[in-house]
Amino acid sequence: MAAIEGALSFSVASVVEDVLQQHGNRSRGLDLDARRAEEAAIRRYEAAALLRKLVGVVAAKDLPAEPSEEESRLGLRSGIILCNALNKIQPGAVQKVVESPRDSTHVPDGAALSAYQYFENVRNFLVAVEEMGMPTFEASDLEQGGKSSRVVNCVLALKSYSEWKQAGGNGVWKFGGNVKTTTSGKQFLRKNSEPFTSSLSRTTSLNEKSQNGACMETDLNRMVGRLLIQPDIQSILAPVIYNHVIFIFWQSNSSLSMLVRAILLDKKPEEVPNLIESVLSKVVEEFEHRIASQIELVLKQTLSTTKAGMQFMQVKFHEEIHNLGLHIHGLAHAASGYHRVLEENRRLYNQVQDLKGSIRVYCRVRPFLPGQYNHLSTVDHIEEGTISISTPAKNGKGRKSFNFNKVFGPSATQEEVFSDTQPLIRSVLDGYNVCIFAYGQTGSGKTYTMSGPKDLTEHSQGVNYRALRDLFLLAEQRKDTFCYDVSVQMMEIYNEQVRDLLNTDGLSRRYPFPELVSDLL
Ligand SMILES: Nc1ncnc2c1ncn2[C@@H]1O[C@H](COP(=O)(O)OP(=O)(O)OP(=O)(O)O)[C@@H](O)[C@H]1O
Repeated sequence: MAAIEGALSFSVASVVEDVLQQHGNRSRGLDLDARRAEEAAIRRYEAAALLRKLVGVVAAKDLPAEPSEEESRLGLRSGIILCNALNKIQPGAVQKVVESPRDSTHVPDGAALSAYQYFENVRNFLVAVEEMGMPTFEASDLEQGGKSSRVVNCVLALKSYSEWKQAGGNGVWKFGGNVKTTTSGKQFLRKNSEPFTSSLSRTTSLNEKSQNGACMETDLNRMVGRLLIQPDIQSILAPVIYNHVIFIFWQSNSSLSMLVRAILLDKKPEEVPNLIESVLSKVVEEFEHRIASQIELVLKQTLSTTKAGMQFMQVKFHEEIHNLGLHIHGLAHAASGYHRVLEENRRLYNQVQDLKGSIRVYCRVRPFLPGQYNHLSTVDHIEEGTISISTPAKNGKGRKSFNFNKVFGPSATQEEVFSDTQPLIRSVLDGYNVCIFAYGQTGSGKTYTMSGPKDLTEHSQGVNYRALRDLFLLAEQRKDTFCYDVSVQMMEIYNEQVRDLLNTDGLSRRYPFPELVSDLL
């Protein structure tokens, strides 16, 4: 919002004034410059005369009767003459005037007072004249390079006011030549603008009418009205002209008024419409140019703000990425620690398996089958790792004991038998080679132990099924860390014949393993 307001930081008045100034400079040249300098000098002398008259020649010793621009500036710079003159016209208008010390040595640049004191006087003077409705100027106009014409304008307005007061003060005084009469209806004419009025009187009826503000305004309206007949200009200028230009030309801006007069000075009446059309089109052009510049400025500001915002976000983004990197690094470190612990654990686990014995032999005693009623068994006694077998001997009954890693009796379940083999399945996935096989005479229960009975249930599944199930379960648990390939072969060696039990040609099959294995996979 502030940026948009900034885009319109110039006024229509300033644009018009600048264009008129340029126009004036272009169209007139040196003759006009000289004439204007002459007119400015006359006005300056007039202002000096008033001030000298009001404060007295002694007090106005710093201000010559016909001062140059520089002498005028130096004489008025301390604000003392201005304040005292104003107080003469309007007693008490400036409450306190900081006077120059009487014994101080005069310095050409009026430096007997401090810059601050000058400023106090000038500021108090400007506040007072503004309250009185006079045209004011900037304190800087009393510095080198300031607009001395504005100071002269102000003083001449004071003169006008003083004369109006001396004439009885009828109506309401208003700077610019207009007096709103309240009783007598007598119009107040601004005598101090004689240099202009005398110049203007040389030309046309327009100039005569210009003695009266209302007539001047009517003339301008008529001229503008003529311009507005043209559709292009109408659409562009109508709002500007009616809302601003008339107001600026006549009501408030005396410097504009002077510029207009200066430009119209040597023009014939028939030249005026073309001149105004040209000036107004320049105004529009200048206005558009300034708006474009301001918009460009706003865009540049917006761009730079956005750029700064983007840079800020980029820095923030980099910070967050950096923090995330640190976090991930920490996690990776923790994970590597975890993997080290896991590896150590695995190593120890397999070491335990080795210590238990890399070759383990278990013994399982099959129960009596249905139909074996005599229940005569050679097994005499079974302990944890020992089985005692009764053997016939010459001197009566004999006994032989055999040691194994573990002995399973007839009542041992499939689950109990597998529990001692189960840790080795984990070792397979840790990269160890493991071989489990069953050995025994026909009908002793090898197939039952390794696979299970014909009518297979989850409870009666043998070592093969349980081992494969564990293998896939562990592989699934480790899938985020390891990827395993599993392949199966199933061979039979019988009567010195080797047969592939997973061969699906149907001829060499002895057991229904292929289906069971494919189910598992
Ligand atoms: N622990 C057990 N509990 C119940 N029945 C069993 C057990 N062990 C074996 N059997 C049964 O004993 C019979 C013979 O077992 P199995 O076929 O497994 O012997 P095998 O050693 O494989 O014989 P072969 O070498 O001739 O193939 C089967 O009917 C089987 O169901």
